[in-house]
Amino acid sequence: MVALAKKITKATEKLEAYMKSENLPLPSFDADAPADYPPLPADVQQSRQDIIHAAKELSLLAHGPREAVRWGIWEFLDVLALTAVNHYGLAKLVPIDSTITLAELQTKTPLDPINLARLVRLAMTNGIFREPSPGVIAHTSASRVLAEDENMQSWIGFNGEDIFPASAHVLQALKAYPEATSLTRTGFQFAFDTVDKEPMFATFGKDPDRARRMGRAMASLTGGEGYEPSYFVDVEKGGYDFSDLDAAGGTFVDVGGSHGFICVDLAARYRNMKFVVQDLQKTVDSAPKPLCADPQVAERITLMAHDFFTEQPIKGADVYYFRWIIHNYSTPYAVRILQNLIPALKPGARIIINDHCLREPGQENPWDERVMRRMDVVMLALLNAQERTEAEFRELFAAASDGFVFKGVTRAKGCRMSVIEAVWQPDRAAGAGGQAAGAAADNAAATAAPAAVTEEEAAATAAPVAASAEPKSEEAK
Ligand SMILES: C[S@@+](CC[C@H](N)C(=O)[O-])C[C@H]1O[C@@H](n2cnc3c(N)ncnc32)[C@H](O)[C@@H]1O
Repeated sequence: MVALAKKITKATEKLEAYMKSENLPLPSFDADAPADYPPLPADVQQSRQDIIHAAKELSLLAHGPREAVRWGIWEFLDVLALTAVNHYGLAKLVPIDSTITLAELQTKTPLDPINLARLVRLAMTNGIFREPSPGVIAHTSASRVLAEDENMQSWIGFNGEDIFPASAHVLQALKAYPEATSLTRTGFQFAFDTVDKEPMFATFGKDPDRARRMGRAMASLTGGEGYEPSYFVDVEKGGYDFSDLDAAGGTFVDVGGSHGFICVDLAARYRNMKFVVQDLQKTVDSAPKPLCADPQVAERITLMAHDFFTEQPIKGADVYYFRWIIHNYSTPYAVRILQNLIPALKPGARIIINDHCLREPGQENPWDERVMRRMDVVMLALLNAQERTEAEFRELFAAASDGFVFKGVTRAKGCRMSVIEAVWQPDRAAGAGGQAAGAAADNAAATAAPAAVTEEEAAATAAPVAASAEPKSEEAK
């Protein structure tokens, strides 16, 4: 424990020394403290990570195993309190620079005094609000974020009111359908009484407020540390180098690309390449026109409606790119998406997946490991989908067709997302010589048969997703 405490001291001294040397405000619970760290040099960022991890370990040791487990399970009550604070908009009702009594706050909400007080006071144990004198509430730096950051409000709402109930029903779903591949038999459907009726996206498609909340929540997530598009676009940050394709005036297809913000960034950097952004009709219809102000960029990007559960219509492109797509699907669906490319692929075409790629346990820095493992379980709760390891991506491509030659996984430093790449070599596909698609279909029949994707399911998955994607795209503007 002392070793951990020393590690924390050393790392904290380094972090503070850096902040002071740069004249940056020090972290604090005060309402006017900064909500975020600025980008830090790698070694200082490492110190910050060390503090987080060592402090957690020290806390667990100080609790002792039995007490840590006993009370660890109660974290869902913290989620409940935060969800309630967010749901009733309490943070927006507390003045930023002064205080409010609980009695007055109560007059502004439908909550009765007892429930208001107990939920707020539980939230306080996690640094959300403070009570400078009995019955008087003031902001902390965290509650101020809840008051001012709309995407964060959506993030809390989506997590607390959609993912939390879905998670609570995962065991029920697993007991009933242990294979856990169907989009209509997840914890989400058990929570919201839609088992075998519709996938989550269809439910959201019927409820624009809920869809918008999810879209904004995604914007909050992907606007956070480690997910910036620049990690893919900027070669200087370890991004993918498309210089060869640019020189040849190649074509890049962003499948499920929303409103094309990745292509806009790429087209600004590469001035010869052409881009096609594919998404569902509804998303295409809601895209800004033109996609961006620079005509040289906008005129090289075509937005088109395409359902990736049908055959790829852009033949002979150089790259087919999937960002935050494949992790939304269990293997039978993901195999189907890859196979739908095959009739369009020319030899040497690259398939690039931009998703999390799980490393062996303990290989990740502990913060990222926790985020990714949690995300993996979120995918289970909502979609029976999953984050994948390198081996699982390799198997996914192999299940789709032998013609996909797996190239490996790369990841820019500081980024949580990986670039997973395969190249199409039709001569490697079983029954090559114009038979690639057929061979792939046979291959898939063998691998995906146990949990085949029905047309009905695929259709139900597809159409309404656009609604949920729109707000995300709006944020991306
Ligand atoms: C999680 S978002 C990812 C968007 C974008 N690639 C990104 O990186 O932010 C999933 C996207 O897939 C689109 N989508 C869902 N089902 C689809 C389908 N069957 N065909 C085409 N696009 C689909 C959604 O509309 C949405 O834009």
